[in-house]
Amino acid sequence: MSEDAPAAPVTSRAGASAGEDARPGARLVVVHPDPAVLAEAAAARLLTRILDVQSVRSPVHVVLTGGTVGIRTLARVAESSLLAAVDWSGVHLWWGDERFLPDGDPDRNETQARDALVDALVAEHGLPEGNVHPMPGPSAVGSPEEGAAAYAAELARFAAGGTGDPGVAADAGTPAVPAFDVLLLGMGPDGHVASLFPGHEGLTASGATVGVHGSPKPPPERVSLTFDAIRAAREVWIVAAGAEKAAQAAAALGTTDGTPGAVADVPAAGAVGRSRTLWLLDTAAAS
Ligand SMILES: O=C(O)[C@H](O)[C@@H](O)[C@H](O)[C@H](O)COP(=O)(O)O
Repeated sequence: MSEDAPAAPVTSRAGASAGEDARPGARLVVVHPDPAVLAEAAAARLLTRILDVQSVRSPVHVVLTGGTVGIRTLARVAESSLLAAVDWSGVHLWWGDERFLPDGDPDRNETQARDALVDALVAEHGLPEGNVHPMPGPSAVGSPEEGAAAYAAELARFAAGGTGDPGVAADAGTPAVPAFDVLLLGMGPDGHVASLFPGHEGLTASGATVGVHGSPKPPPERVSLTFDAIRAAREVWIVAAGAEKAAQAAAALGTTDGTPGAVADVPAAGAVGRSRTLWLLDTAAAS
């Protein structure tokens, strides 16, 4: 694909190539020339992935991310003519993390995603509002922990057993979550993904979700999926742009998948999908 040039497949497991899709934990890197092309290509890739999945099963579960590239990707999805090819009534949207702020706050990841894409999908493309699963904030619950518990319960309603999903066998210890088809993550300059920050307790939290306090990225209170929930996804896609991300991207990609010590320093090292892990970078982040 010309959009992928200069694609540089990189994997922590010997022998994998960009075309392989079934090697658990294989991490592949695709480099795009700049953040605009990165967002456009990630949007096209996401729509194509949803269409591919819909040809073999339904519903499709997609996890959205906050952050600059993540929201820019959603805005590019909203502009695509492929929008009309998707059966949005069979798509569920989740979030990987949320800033613990009131409903409608412009800094909520939900608000930004709704503005960029989700509201239009509901209004014009048949996405049922009931298929939109935002993480609760202070408008609904009293603390990040309560929000995390409520979201874990919502995830459990759609867990693999409940949706008859035979494609992905749960490991012992996998929390009750859907087998997410695509889980999007941004990455911070410190290597955080979702709201799992270096050295924070949330890195080792069990269960599907965790309440976060003292986030170095404002606001300090958040709700996040845990690594166990992230790693239940079929595909994890990390989207990152900018030279300030390069060191942590290199550090994460230089580790063996999920090495505990590495995850403590570079949480992105632990973000691995069951079937595939894609790192979608711009040239600066890949430098
Ligand atoms: O709530 C958030 O802020 C996020 O979900 C967070 O994990 C984000 O994705 C990264 O910090 C990357 O954000 P940028 O792309 O803006 O650097």
